[in-house]
Amino acid sequence: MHTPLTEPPAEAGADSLEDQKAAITRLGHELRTLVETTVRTAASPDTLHRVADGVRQVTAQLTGRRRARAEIPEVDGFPGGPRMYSPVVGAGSPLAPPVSITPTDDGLIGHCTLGLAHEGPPGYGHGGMSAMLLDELMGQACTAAGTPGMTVSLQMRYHQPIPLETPLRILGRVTGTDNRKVFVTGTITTEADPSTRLVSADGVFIAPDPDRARALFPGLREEA
Ligand SMILES: CCCCCCCCCCCC(=O)SCCNC(=O)CCNC(=O)[C@H](O)C(C)(C)COP(=O)(O)OP(=O)(O)OC[C@H]1O[C@@H](n2cnc3c(N)ncnc32)[C@H](O)[C@@H]1OP(=O)(O)O
Repeated sequence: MHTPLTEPPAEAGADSLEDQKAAITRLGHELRTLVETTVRTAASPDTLHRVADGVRQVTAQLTGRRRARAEIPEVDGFPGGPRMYSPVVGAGSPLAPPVSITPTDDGLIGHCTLGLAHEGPPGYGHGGMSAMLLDELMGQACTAAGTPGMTVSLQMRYHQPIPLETPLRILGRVTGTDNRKVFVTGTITTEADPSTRLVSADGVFIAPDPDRARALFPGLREEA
């Protein structure tokens, strides 16, 4: 890509952060493949034991410093930046579908496909997964609207089961605010039929006051 001469020099460490994100993303992808393969396999007990031994050896290779409980990873921005290990959007999380998010005129739209690892009823998504997808999209819609908040209420409505292995569309939209309260709606549909709601939700999110936010999130950077 052409780099204009006027572009400021990259910040120190930016390249290594990008390398770190790329490696995290790659490992996340491989782990998700392992998780999905694990829940689908009909391998024999001998094979499962052998694989379990191998996985234990692989896990032991992740040595060195471990992230503390409330530490915000260097590769993340919070609130409003990337969350590499989020169980919903994190490219590095084996738990995440992961959801990719783009802004719309009045909210956010998320895209993902659930696998058998996210199954509830046979062939369909777990209801808790739907709540997690909507909670995240609706929470991020608050942040995108300039009022980051935490969920205090999430009213779910399950209209039809969510098919697995089918591209999904998740919408999150702020409908109003009242002081620190933010009112948000969300829906899940398939990409193929965005007019048929499979799951919908209404939520209330609350922006903690700054002192409370600092107490809850000691790793929060001052500029955030
Ligand atoms: C830095 C940003 C990070 C943003 C972080 C973004 C991450 C997104 C992640 C996805 C979303 C999540 O999973 S979030 C994780 C799940 N949620 C949580 O763990 C939240 C747990 N709840 C809490 O910690 C607390 O409730 C807080 C901090 C959110 C708010 O406490 P508070 O600041 O003391 O607020 P409080 O005075 O009680 O209430 C403020 C107003 O809201 C009203 N209110 C309280 N509860 C409700 C309710 N269920 N439904 C309606 N209204 C309610 C009160 O009546 C009051 O109205 P009035 O008297 O003013 O009229």
